[in-house]
This record gives sequence, C-alpha cells and structure tokens, in this order.
Amino acid sequence: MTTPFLKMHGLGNDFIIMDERAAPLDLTPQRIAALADRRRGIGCDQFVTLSRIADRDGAFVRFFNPDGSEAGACGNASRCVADLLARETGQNDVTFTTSGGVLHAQVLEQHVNGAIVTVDMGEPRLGWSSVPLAREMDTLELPLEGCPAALSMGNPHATFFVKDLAEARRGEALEVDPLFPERANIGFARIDAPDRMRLRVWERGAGFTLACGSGACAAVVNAARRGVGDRRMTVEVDGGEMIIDWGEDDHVRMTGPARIAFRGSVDLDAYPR
Ligand SMILES: N[C@H](CCC[C@H](N)C(=O)O)C(=O)O
Repeated sequence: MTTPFLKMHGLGNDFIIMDERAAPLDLTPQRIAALADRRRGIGCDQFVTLSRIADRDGAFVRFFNPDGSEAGACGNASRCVADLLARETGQNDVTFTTSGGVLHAQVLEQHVNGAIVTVDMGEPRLGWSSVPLAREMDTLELPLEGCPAALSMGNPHATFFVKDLAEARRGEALEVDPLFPERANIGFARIDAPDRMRLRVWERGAGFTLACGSGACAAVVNAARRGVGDRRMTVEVDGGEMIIDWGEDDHVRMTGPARIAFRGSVDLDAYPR
C-alpha cells in the first residue's frame, strides 16, 4: 500500500508533505530521516506532516529535519502549507497550528504551480531562556567569536553579521556549541543596504539550505535590534529573495514564493521504522 506525498519548495528549501488528517501514518524519526535522505529516499530539507487537532478545525502542522529532529517553525514550508490549504478551502486567508504557535497566512497571488504568500510568523522571542541558551545572558551579543545575536521564532536562531559570507564555514561547529542546549540554526548575514541583506544559514539538523524563512525573520529582527538594518528588509538567499517585515505590532511577516514540484506516492514499509 503506498502513501501519497506532495513535494514543494520555497526558494529551493524543499519539503516532502504528507497528510495524516484522515488517518495517522506510521512515521517514526528513523523513517522520516530515511525518506528525507537524498540518496536512499525522496530527499528534502524538511519533512512536513498535516494532522488533526482534537475538537479544533484546521490542521496541526509539524516540521522534521532530515536527522529526524522536530522543529517548532519552518518559514518556507509554512508558505507552502498555506498555498496547499488555500487550494483546499478556496480561501486566500488560512490559519494553521504549529508547535511554535498558531500561524495566519495570506495567499497574495496563486498560479498553476505555486503562489506568493505572506505568513505572519508571530513575535520573536528575545529572552535567553526562550531561544534557549545554556545560561542567562543578553541575547543581543552572545559570548562567541563574532558576537552573534540570538532569538527564537519558534526555533532557535543565532545571527552573525559578517563582511564575508565565507564565515558561514563556521556553521557546522556552531550548531552544536554548548551555548545552545537544543542546538541552533546559524545565520550569516551581510548587510548590503539598510533595507537589504544577503544571508546564508547552516540549519540545525539539515546543514546549508538554499533558503531559510525563519532564519531570514531572525536575521532581520536581529539586524534591527543591533541598529544595522531597517525593520523591513529584502533578504537575498541562495535560492532567491523574500521580504521580511518586523511590524510595530511586534509580529514578523515574511513574504515569498511557494512552489509545487511534483506529487508522488511511496511505500512506507520499504523504509525502516
Ligand atoms: N528551513 C526552515 C527552517 C527549519 C528550521 C530547522 N532546521 C530547525 O531545526 O529549527 C525555514 O524556512 O524556516
């Protein structure tokens, strides 16, 4: 018996999406890791599931990294899920629940294989214990070489402001620095103008990706906190551009594309539990 899936991406950050709202699927972290593996599975940066919430309408959306770990937020996948739900409901305004909070999204334009979507990613969590960090400290300048700023968008982010993006080679070691008890997504941002940055992110549990939506949100908030960027910036990543706006209401809104790549089906039993 095979299980259908949808393959989508946001600026090249790609996702397998499986729907277990009708019936739970036999997915374990090990099986997710195998499906996400680009050599032996379908391959993706994050694996996304839609499930039901008891006595609530709407979907509960979970995000898993290729190492099987779960993430509380995934900006690019949230735009893809919003496009998917808008197609189902015929409504351009959609709401869904994640472990990082309830997200509201608006499909600005839709076409045959994708859409332009704005997701309200909620408020950044700036306290050390929210990121989380290993001990109490000011999250504006962490005691690491390069003095990054840190916050949570529902998942942990540290942002380094650099002149040379080659600094991103430090990402792999920093992901597992003891300062981050739940590891962290490590962003390297080059400010090119008050309203424009270039960003690369070494993602927790995934490595470098072509785009990181929550990482872009974190980088813009951290740039504004540090006084090196505006509250609304164009963020250029390897896979293209998105607009991040940290509103006066403290909500961070991310606008960018969602693309449908292909639909398929897979025999889950062919992958280890
Ligand atoms: N690609 C995602 C981020 C995934 C975050 C995940 N790597 C984590 O463990 O937090 C995004 O567009 O926001």
